[in-house]
Parts: sequence; C-alpha cells; structure tokens
Amino acid sequence: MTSQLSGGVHTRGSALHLASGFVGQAEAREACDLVVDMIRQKKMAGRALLLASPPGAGKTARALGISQVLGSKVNPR
Ligand SMILES: Nc1ncnc2c1ncn2[C@@H]1O[C@H](COP(=O)(O)OP(=O)(O)OP(=O)(O)O)[C@@H](O)[C@H]1O
Repeated sequence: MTSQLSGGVHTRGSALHLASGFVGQAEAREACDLVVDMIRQKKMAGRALLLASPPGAGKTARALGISQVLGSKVNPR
C-alpha cells in the first residue's frame, strides 16, 4: 500500500503520528492511502468517496491531499 498520506507506518503497523503536515487521525490517513491505491488500480471507477466528520476536522485537506498524490494523470487512456 502507498504511504504518501499516512507517511509510513510504525513497526506496530499504524500510521506515523505526524506526517505530510497532518497530525494524528492515523486511521483516516491510512484510509486515504487505501483510496489512492484503489484509484490507481482502477477499482473506484464510477464511485464516489464520502468524507464525513465534524467541521474543520480535515475533509477538504484530505481531499486535496488525495488529489495531490494522484496528480493529473489518474486515468490516462
Ligand atoms: N489532522 C490534521 N493535522 C493538521 N492539520 C489539520 C488536520 N486536520 C485538519 N487540519 C487543518 O485544519 C484546517 C481545517 O481543515 P479542513 O478545511 O480540511 O476541514 P473540513 O473538514 O473540510 O471543514 P468543513 O467541514 O468546515 O468544511 C485546515 O487548515 C487543515 O489543514
């Protein structure tokens, strides 16, 4: 699995506490990495991603992070 948003993992398998400008929320960052992998493997075609959390918890930041990691050539034909 890519680790560009989770910033790599501890030896115990969880995302680093501080990585890519994010603090905490390890499970959310790991989930975003999983989404990036699925998009790259073309397993999310025609699907949407719903980010749900209280205001200011990082939904926009995560969406921007995902788009930044994927770049502009997500689905070249
Ligand atoms: N885990 C985090 N680590 C560091 N900064 C964070 C984290 N989560 C959110 N932030 C920062 O907090 C601010 C608010 O985040 P963001 O705008 O992404 O939240 P949001 O969930 O989209 O908010 P809203 O629901 O109000 O639209 C941003 O500057 C973002 O970078």
